[in-house]
Amino acid sequence: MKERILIVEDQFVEADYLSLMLEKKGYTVSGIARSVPEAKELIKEERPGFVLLDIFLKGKQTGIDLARNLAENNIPFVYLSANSNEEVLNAAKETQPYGFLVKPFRERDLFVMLEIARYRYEQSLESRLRREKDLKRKLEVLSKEKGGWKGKLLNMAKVLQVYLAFDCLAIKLKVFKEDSFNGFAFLRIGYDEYQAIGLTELSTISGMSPGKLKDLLASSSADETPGCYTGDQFEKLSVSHPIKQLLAKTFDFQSNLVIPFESSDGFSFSLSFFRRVPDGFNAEQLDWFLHLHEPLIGVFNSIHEEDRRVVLKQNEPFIAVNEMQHSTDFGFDGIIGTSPALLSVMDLVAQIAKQNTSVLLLGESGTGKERIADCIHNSSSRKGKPFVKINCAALPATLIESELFGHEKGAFTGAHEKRIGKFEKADGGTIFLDEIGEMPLELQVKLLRVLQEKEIERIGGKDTIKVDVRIIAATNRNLEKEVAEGRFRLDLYYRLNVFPICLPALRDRKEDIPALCQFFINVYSQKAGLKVSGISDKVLSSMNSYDWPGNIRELEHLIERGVLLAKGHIIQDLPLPKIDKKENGNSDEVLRIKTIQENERDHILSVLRKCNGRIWGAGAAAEILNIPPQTLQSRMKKLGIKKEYIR
Ligand SMILES: Nc1ncnc2c1ncn2[C@@H]1O[C@H](COP(=O)(O)OP(=O)(O)OP(=O)(O)O)[C@@H](O)[C@H]1O
Repeated sequence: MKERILIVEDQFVEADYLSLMLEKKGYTVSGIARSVPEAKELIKEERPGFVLLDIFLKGKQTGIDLARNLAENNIPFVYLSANSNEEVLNAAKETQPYGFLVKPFRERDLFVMLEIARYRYEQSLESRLRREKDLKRKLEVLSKEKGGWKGKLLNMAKVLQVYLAFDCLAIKLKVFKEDSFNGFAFLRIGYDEYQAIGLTELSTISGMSPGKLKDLLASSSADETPGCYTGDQFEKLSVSHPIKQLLAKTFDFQSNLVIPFESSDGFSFSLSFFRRVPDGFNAEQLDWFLHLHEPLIGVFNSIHEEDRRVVLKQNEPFIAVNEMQHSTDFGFDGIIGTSPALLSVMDLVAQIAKQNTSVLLLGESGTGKERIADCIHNSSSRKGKPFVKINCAALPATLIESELFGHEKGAFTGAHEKRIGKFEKADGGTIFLDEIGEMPLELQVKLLRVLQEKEIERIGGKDTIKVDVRIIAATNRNLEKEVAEGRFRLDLYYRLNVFPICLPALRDRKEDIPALCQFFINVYSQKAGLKVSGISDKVLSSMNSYDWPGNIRELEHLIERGVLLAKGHIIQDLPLPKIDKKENGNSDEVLRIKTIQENERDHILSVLRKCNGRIWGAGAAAEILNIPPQTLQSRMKKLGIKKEYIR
């Protein structure tokens, strides 16, 4: 059955035309509203299944204001808007619409968009229910587990992390009504690692004496009502809550989600989640957590009363970091870093890996998209089945179709044999479509069909072939811009964008640079049989002020070179590519990075210098570069490297 649709549009002609189009296709139009108050009235009278929402309306309030209300009421909506300025479009995007139609649009665009919006809505509902059931089950298992309260609460934090990303979970407890609350926190320090923050730790980290901290705790009101505090609201809350203010200042927290619980015997506790971003939580998450009342109380009730009393007596740190378990069933091997930006990515991967949903990986070149695609496949039930990668940018447009879907013998000139395409090869497993933004428009339609109908057709073939393939796509392009400029199909974009994961640029997670350096030093020094084991502080600090346009790949190559050229155990010198800061018309900084050839020339020259110009033999340049000596000689000729430059 088709949904009842509410049209919120202030232009009479457009609204009537829309209504006609929808009814012709069998939809029921539940009403037309010209302003936000009118829309709210109509929604109250009869809840629509979908809302088509213009941004600029009659009156002061805009469609974006109404969207927030719709999201809270879980009513899906699609924006209809003429091109607006970027600020408005960004604000609209933040309300997480199920679709966006740019006016003027064709009838066909409207219905495709409605289909996609419905699909996305169903997916999100289904996944919400599935996730809720999943979490309830895990919490129930946890409450039945034997063992002390330490492990139990830590495991609870780990279980919750997958469903609600947080940087810190503060837990407050009291056994009887007349007791005062006692609290501690789990601070996240790695994907699966937490540091327990008790009174002593907080005192050490914040520099405040334990006595003063106790006073602060006593003067802070208990979290008695559930709430979601973001941005300014969090700042206001902190003012009346000195202990939160201290936590915020010490750990840079900027948002807070609070859920208090009380069990019938007077035992009460509250969970207070913190994040380092101002918009870390939303009302939907709060609502979701309130559904988990029972199983969460179950976990706390399963802590023995004796144990509860022990908990409350603690003033000392009661969980030593080295007691923590580091178990994870996720294949994050070789993914280095513990920055909050990377941990958020890992959380999303952990959430989605086990589902069959398509994933869209976004991020600059070299940020690790392919690595993350590997992790998703290896942590899914498709592990052990084929994982087929295809780079859409590396193939000529004429070949991609046959690469993806295969061809029959004689399908075109040169098709001497039947060929199985990548989709068929990936049956039962995962296909990774790298650089999806480069896919030619005409092929995008075919890809959409595979996604919708889960079947392919070989070129020149008559039959359709069913395939069961999970799709992971990646791009370093701004797909929305590609859509706006007509190079990428809107319907395919919405179909792929069901679960986007955005990989942070290295410049936005510089705290991971030391660990990444160490990791690559170990890899390359082992590979080259060298004893390089570290990097000097001076080099690290110059790396910190560099912008890393090539991200982790660039860092990896630099370290490889640094290891080969190191004069001792420590890399003391690592010239970073020169970046000329020039003024352009907009006074933006323009980066000039060395070309690949310039880098290659530098690299070969420095290896040759290290070997005193020796090309042949053990420990000579060709061996270090891992290429045949003849190839090295021809590269030197091509790059204009002469013997006299070497010494
Ligand atoms: N977190 C990480 N820890 C360690 N190595 C990483 C990490 N992320 C990426 N790498 C390494 O950095 C290099 C680049 O990663 P990858 O090829 O996955 O990037 P990409 O985003 O897919 O790049 P492109 O868009 O150019 O295809 C690879 O050698 C990869 O192994």
